[in-house]
Amino acid sequence: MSTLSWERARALAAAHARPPAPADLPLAEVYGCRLAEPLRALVPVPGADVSAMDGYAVRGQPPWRLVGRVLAGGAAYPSLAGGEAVEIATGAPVPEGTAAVLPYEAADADGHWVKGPAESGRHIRRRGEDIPEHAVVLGAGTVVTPSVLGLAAGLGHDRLRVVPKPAVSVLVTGDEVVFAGLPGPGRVRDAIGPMLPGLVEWAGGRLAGVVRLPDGERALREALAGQDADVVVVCGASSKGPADHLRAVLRDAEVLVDGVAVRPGHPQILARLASGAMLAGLPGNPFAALGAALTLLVPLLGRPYRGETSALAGPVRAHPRDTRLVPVRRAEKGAVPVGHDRPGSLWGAALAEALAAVPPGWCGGPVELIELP
Ligand SMILES: Nc1nc2c(c(=O)[nH]1)N[C@H]1C(S)=C(S)[C@@H](COP(=O)(O)OP(=O)(O)OC[C@H]3O[C@@H](n4cnc5c(N)ncnc54)[C@H](O)[C@@H]3O)O[C@H]1N2
Ligand code: MOO
Repeated sequence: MSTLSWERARALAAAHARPPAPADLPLAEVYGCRLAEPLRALVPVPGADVSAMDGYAVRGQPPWRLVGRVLAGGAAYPSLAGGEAVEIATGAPVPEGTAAVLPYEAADADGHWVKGPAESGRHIRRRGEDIPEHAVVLGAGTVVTPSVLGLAAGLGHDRLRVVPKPAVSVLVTGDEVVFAGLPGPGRVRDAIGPMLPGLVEWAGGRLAGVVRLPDGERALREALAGQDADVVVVCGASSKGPADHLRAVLRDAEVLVDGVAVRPGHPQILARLASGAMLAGLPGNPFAALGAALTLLVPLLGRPYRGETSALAGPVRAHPRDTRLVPVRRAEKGAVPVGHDRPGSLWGAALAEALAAVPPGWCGGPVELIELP
């Protein structure tokens, strides 16, 4: 299979984004998902005629005789006769017959009698006045934001029918990779595993787990067979060295991308496994892994690209055949390269706001800026 252009590889990954089937999930698990059906009000808001102020519910003409007290969540006071008042808390149901609520600030009260200017209907929130029962409040496809979660809970929902985020499993390979502390001689600290959870969430996925693997075809094959995620990410093992076993393990898979004309990150792989799950193989060099993740994994998880373009303000060496991903910061005169962009180091990416995608042979003009998580 020949090396694909960076644009083609990215478009192919986007075309293989497969949102999981809709599911009913608890509110605590649906933040960031899309609603699979319209959201309806199971109850009206407010649920009854309630007081909008702390004060006195009154009926008839002042002075009113104080006959009781009603708190939100406490026992309701059944009904008021003309000339009566009850002390009432915000949110408590008003007794039947209440004409108005007189806030404490406007009331002249001595513990037995209440006087003050009560305007008919004032400070009473009527049942269903904010949201009528059965109202459709949001359409299918709405992204579940914190406000949507609060709204849904207020309307009586414990679960929502949503399009779940694709589950992503990460396999980090390499005998030389260590996962804590200082790497000793011949060792390297894992810099990709810690980068992926945030990137996966940002792209629209849900991290299902990170598995650490030694080099070896068998270990990789067994680990892959044990995954039931929608998307599996394999870090390292994507090149052609003696310890790079990913290709051998993908013999039964449909390999869609094997190598992309991009620097860094050219040894990247996209495949559909026999199980139907998608696999993204990222190179072991950390900045190359980030470039590959932005090319294949992010579109695969459904995050659309914004298509922002910018002039480049600073020296950039285009590659004759490959797209070059250059860490940049935005400035008035254009995107300024921040340097420190070797494939083995995330320094430049950590300083940057975006990656400029500099096309092969580029010799001026605006370039696309790829968002960084
Ligand atoms: N003969 C060829 N050799 C290489 C090619 C090539 O085209 N032909 N491409 C080079 C490029 S470019 C890259 S990038 C790497 C990709 O290699 P792999 O994906 O097989 O990864 P490894 O060989 O395991 O590791 C490469 C490099 O990255 C370090 N590494 C690995 N995992 C991690 C990790 N989780 N965190 C931090 N660093 C990691 C590893 O120690 C190596 O230094 O292949 C080139 N070779
Ligand atoms: O392109 Mo490799 O992907 O240089 O590090």
